[in-house]
Amino acid sequence: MADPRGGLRLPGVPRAARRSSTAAPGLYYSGKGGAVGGAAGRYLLRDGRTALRAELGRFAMSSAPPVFIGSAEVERLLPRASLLLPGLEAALRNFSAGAAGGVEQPLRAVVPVRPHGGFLGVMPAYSAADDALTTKLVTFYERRGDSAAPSHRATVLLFDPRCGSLRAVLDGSVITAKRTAAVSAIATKLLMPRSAEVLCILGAGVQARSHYEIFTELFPFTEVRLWNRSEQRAVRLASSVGGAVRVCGTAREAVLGADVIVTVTMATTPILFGDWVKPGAHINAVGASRPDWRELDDALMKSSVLVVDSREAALTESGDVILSGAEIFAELGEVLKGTKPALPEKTTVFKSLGMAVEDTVAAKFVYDAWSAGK
Ligand SMILES: NC(=O)C1=CN([C@@H]2O[C@H](COP(=O)(O)OP(=O)(O)OC[C@H]3O[C@@H](n4cnc5c(N)ncnc54)[C@H](O)[C@@H]3O)[C@@H](O)[C@H]2O)C=CC1
Ligand SMILES: O=C([O-])C1=[NH+]CCC1
Repeated sequence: MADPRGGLRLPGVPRAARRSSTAAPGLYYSGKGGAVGGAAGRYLLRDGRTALRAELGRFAMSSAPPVFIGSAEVERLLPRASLLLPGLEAALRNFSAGAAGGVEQPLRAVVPVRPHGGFLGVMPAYSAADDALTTKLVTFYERRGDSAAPSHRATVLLFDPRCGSLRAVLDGSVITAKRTAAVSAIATKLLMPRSAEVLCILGAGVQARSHYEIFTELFPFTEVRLWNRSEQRAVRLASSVGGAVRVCGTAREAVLGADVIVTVTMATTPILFGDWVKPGAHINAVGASRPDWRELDDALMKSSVLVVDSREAALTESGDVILSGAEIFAELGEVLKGTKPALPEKTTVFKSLGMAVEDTVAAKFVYDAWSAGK
């Protein structure tokens, strides 16, 4: 039910109870703070906080309805991707630590929707360090009936890890955009050349924007170049970001001499070639998440130090890795832990496929901020 204050009106918990992760029946709250009162308020006065907590705790473990946190609210609670950096760094380390790291994350299941050129990905994860349990459902479509429609749509379900009840349904598109860019920024911090001045982004969609935002927030690039298959879209993005961006007519022009390159396209054949890349540059290869899709050519894959988010995923899902036969040097978590060196003086490729635990960290961040009434 729509709430005039902008959230969803659901039978659930008072604000005070939400702060302590508990809930009471028969009350209403808005998507953003909002109403407190009704029976629980009276109950609190009559029987005190301890009794309320015990009662609400029992209810929360059983039947409290989930809260819905939409994209505008996620954006408000997670205004900058950089807020995720500490949580994501820890999660990447824990993932690469194996069983000791406490991350349970099976390979994502991807269901092709062949007649429509689409895919549905199911991405569950539990992080013991965060005590958070989520699954993301993400669709991505090569062909779009309506070309203005987003190619990716996602929803994250967040569960109470103590009993498995569903606590929240969150918009996953903003989460996906921000956590992906934040992970690329982590890789870049470790792998880029010592003095990196020129940033090049190939692609001009959702990920291009989120990467532009965090990269220009964190790193002192003196020049940002942008190329997109359709130049019009690149011009639109460049004029909307509020900083100086040079739109290039060809990918080659954008890449020549760049220190850091981000590939964020829906390409299925290479758009970035080893011949063009400055020795020592760092590349974040974010697109091409199917075993027969490419963004980078064989020459670049084979001549670079290859770091991946997950070895298992890279060897199953990444056309750039599988079809080039390039050897994987490390997982990003291993570089973060220091069990593998970063080698910033070499040409490096970070092949990102996206991991469920990244969504877990981001969804918990958003849910905790919401619960705290921020
Ligand atoms: N590694 C990760 O964690 C994640 C990776 N992705 C991937 O990142 C890429 C970008 O995603 P979004 O920005 O959300 O998509 P988007 O649809 O918003 O933007 C895609 C861009 O690629 C361009 N493009 C489309 N087809 C192309 C082609 N054949 N050759 C060259 N350019 C082409 C479009 O003009 C557009 O500018 C996709 O491949 C997506 O699957 C997305 C989310 C997470
Ligand atoms: O991690 C993710 O959400 C995705 N990776 C590729 C498509 C969506």
